[in-house]
Amino acid sequence: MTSSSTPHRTALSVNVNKVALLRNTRHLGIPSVLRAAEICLQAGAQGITVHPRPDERHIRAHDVHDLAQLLKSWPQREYNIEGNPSHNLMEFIRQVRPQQATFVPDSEDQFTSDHGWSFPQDAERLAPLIAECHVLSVRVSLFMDPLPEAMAAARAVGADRVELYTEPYAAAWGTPQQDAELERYRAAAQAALDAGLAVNAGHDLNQDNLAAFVRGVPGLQEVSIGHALIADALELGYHATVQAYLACISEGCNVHIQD
Ligand SMILES: CC(=O)[C@@H](O)[C@H](O)COP(=O)(O)O
Ligand SMILES: NCC(=O)COP(=O)(O)O
Repeated sequence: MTSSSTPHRTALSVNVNKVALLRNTRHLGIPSVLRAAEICLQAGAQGITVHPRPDERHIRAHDVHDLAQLLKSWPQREYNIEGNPSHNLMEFIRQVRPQQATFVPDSEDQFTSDHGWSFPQDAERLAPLIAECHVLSVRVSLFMDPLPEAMAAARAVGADRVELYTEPYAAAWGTPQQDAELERYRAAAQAALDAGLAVNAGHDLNQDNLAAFVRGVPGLQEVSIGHALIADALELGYHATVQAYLACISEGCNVHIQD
């Protein structure tokens, strides 16, 4: 098949939620969220992601501000703060002004993120919040299911990017549905690009399924990875683990250009 695409490097943003989750089980301050972020940045991660949920089960308000301070020493790296803009997210955005805000339609007590925004139902309340982020010079990414037909609406409310919710892809990995599921994400990403959106992705990505996703999804700007990466780091250490994930991205990005 003749294909050509300009190889570009998909950025890795490490989500440190699960470091905070472990830290919160004692009043000792270890493992340090800041130390985890610093080692991941030193290892080459292009950004740090947090999802400060209203119940503070893992990332707490002080973590958000402490990481903002740390990232001032890493001007080329990005800070991505996730959350529901109808809950506590916007106050963090106003105070911290990260490079990116990822809007996620989670309820306050949700076990984990498990779906994207719905259009047209969510459009009216998202548009002014996206506009406010833009006034604050904060890029907005909308957490979305891989639905090509939803991408134009995401762009119409002002989003800069979408983050494709990748749990269904991860769940299909290693099953007969693997290729068909990847095709769903390819089509959704292409529709997002056609609508003028950039494409992020995340949730349950890991060392097994990452390279194929990067290779198969066009124009992937960023993957945010936390749970599996931090689990791997318990065995390999943060530095080696980040480098292993960067290697998976490189493997996926080495697309072959055929004229
Ligand atoms: C939006 C998303 O898929 C994840 O970034 C989210 O942060 C996971 O939240 P938990 O770490 O609380 O499961
Ligand atoms: N947006 C996805 C993210 O930040 C991390 O998700 P996961 O790797 O913890 O599932």
